[in-house]
Order: sequence, then structure tokens, then C-alpha cells
Amino acid sequence: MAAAALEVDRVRKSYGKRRAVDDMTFDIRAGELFGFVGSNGAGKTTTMRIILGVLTPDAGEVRWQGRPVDFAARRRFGYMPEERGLYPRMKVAEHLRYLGELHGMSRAAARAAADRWIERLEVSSYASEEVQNLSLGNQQRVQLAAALVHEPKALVLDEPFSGLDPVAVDVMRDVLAERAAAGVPVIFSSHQLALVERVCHRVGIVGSGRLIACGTVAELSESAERRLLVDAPGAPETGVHWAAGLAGVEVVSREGSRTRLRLAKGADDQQVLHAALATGPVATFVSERPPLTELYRDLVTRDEAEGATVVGAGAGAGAGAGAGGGR
Ligand SMILES: Nc1ncnc2c1ncn2[C@@H]1O[C@H](COP(=O)(O)OP(=O)(O)OP(=O)(O)O)[C@@H](O)[C@H]1O
Repeated sequence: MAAAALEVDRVRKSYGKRRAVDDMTFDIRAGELFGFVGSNGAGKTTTMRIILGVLTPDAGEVRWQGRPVDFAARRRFGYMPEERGLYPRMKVAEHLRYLGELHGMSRAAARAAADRWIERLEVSSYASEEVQNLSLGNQQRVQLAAALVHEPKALVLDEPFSGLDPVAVDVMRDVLAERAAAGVPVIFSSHQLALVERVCHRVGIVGSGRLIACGTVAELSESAERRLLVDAPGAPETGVHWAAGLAGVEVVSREGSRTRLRLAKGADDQQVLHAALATGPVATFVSERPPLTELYRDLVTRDEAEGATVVGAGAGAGAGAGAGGGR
């Protein structure tokens, strides 16, 4: 297990009376793709701006490799802001070279890096165009190149996938996975939960400024209601279902002899098996993991109903929370 590279420790930020980020604690490990998800206004952008030092927290701190993040460390981070931040009238290649030099690269190194990323992100045909003449999706590819050009040690990306076509999504995903594989901790926010589930090692779910859950999707699903898929070919396909009336068991869907069931916490799956066997042989009896989209809905709804409950590995833990979260 890689050690925490970037730690967000009990960070708070208010705008006037509104608490935008409240006691936010999590870490991102070297080589990890960390998905940062949550409803609109939950506090993701504010947290990422604090990581980058664009905003100062009211309390708490951000650490890089165990030390409070300072200007020198931040200079080595790559950032893709939500509002994007390219100069519209600058030419693509020129812009990337300029940003490389701004981050301390030599002219030759900045030129080589700009050329490399232009090619990797498939915007070569626009290298001499002004940024403003590119489509929004292509501007976004350039924006990613801008975050990468100085070979950052950590990547913080605010909704990098929004508005991209499917091919561009694949390019973006591959580049982020490559960077992570090279040891770079990568955090990105997104509302595309299926994508987050596919690409991220761990996920942090934010609700009302707090981290309400954090871990691998498998870990997050441990706190959710269990699902079973049961195929009982001998059971009648119409009429009262064989699982109806079992304590804590809900029939979610029914397709021929196959049934999907939801089990409340503490419900006994053996009683389900007995009931299924009572109809004849059982062809399938497997636990299913709900997709992140459903886990997210359950966790956010539960959090809103219960208040400050924190679930999952590392969520809300104290400084240096490196607990749990295997891949
Ligand atoms: N400059 C600001 N002044 C006042 N309130 C702000 C400011 N920036 C953010 N907020 C408030 O802070 C809260 C968190 O906003 P933030 O942009 O961090 O959310 P988010 O999770 O990134 O949302 P989204 O998914 O919509 O981008 C919101 O209630 C927002 O209205």
C-alpha cells in the first residue's frame, strides 16, 4: 500500500455564514486515481482550490509528503480549474511552452514537453491556432496539456471529463491512468459516476462540505444493502413470489425465473436460499455489488437523513488517515 502523498486534514472554509467545506479529511496516495464526487455545491471545487492554494482554509491544512504544502510544492502540482484558465488569444503550442517556462522549465524542455503533450492529446492540427478558435472539447484537451506540461508531481483536476466526446474521454482516461501508473497521485471531480467507478482506485463522496464516505467501490458497498440474484427455474413465474414475506427481503425485479432481491442490514440470506430451494433446484444464488451510482444515492440520502454519519475507510479519520482502501 502506497503511503499518503497528499493529505487534506480537517480543512474548513466558509463564505460568510455558509460553511462550504467542513472538517474535510482524506488522502491521496502515490499512483492513485482518486474520484471526488458529490452533488452540486457540495464543496469539491472549494476543496481542490484549497489544495492548490488558490484559497486559504479557515482551519486545517494540506500536506504534501508529510509537510504543509508551500509555494514550491504547489508549483510542482498540475491543476485544471473548473472555470478553465487559458488565454483565449494565445496560440496552443506557444501557450503550453509559456506555462512550462512559468513553472521553471528551460525553454528547450518546455518546447519538447509542449510538443509531446500536443501530440499525446491529439491536438497537433491546432498547435498554431489561437485557443479561442478551438471547440470546447479541444480546449479542454489543451487545458489538460497545460496541467501536465511541467511534469507535475500531483494532479488536481476539476471536472476534466465534462463536455468531452467519447473518444476524448478515452484519451483523458488513458492519460490520467498513465500518470497514476507513473506514481503521480491524481484527484479529479466528476458527476460521471460510471466512469469514476471504472477508472478510480478509490472514491470520496462529499455531501454538504463533508466527506461522507471514502474507499474503494467494494468497501463502499459493504455499508450498503446487499443484493442477491437468484434463479429458481422451478418457481412459478407469475403470482405471489416465493420471496414475498421474507423478513428484510425486497423483490427488486423479476425476469422469468430470475429474481433480484435487496436484503436489509441483518437480513438472513440463508432464509432466502431455503425459500428458493422450496420451489425446486436453485440454478443461481449470487451476491451482487450495486453500481457506484446506487451506492452514491443510498449514501447521500442516508447522510441527509442521519446527519454526520461517516462510513468507509479513511473517511473523516484524523490526520494521515491511510486506513483501509486496498485496490
Ligand atoms: N466565491 C464564493 N462565494 C460564496 N459562496 C461560494 C463561493 N464559491 C463557492 N461557494 C459556495 O460554497 C459551496 C461549495 O461550492 P463548490 O463550488 O465548492 O461546490 P462543488 O461541489 O464544486 O459543486 P459543483 O459540483 O456544482 O461544481 C456552495 O454552497 C457554493 O455556493
